[in-house]
Amino acid sequence: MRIAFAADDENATTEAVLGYLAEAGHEVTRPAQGESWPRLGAAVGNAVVAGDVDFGIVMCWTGTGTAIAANKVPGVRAALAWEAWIAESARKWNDANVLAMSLKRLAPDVAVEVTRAFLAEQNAPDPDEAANIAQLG
Ligand SMILES: O=C(CO)[C@H](O)[C@H](O)COP(=O)(O)O
Repeated sequence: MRIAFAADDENATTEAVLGYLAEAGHEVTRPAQGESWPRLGAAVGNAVVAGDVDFGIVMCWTGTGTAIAANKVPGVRAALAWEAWIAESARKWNDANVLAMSLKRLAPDVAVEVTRAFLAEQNAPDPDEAANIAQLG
């Protein structure tokens, strides 16, 4: 898959996620690299909505700021996830197109597990949720 990834800091958790994405064969782009968390979130959101990538992944200390920034872009459904079930449910029931994670509070292996769950094909959106998703505008 094509993934837009952004993080406003680097540590073992961001490295683990990037390493997993590379190992899994995903094509990763890093829009607005080095910019502030609001700009990173917006850049990833814009890449998703433009169709330049299939999904976005944003990380900041909390995950919240980049999630808010991404969700300001119309058409973005960014989900802050801290465990695999939250991530897979975000895809199934919310048709989330951006995954947000805390780079400070998720251990590297947990962040990788969350990322794997979010991108897993079997966690594709539930058609029964289409009407609810449409109400998001
Ligand atoms: O978690 C975040 C936003 O939600 C940021 O990563 C945190 O606030 C640090 O940002 P900065 O270094 O720009 O002050």
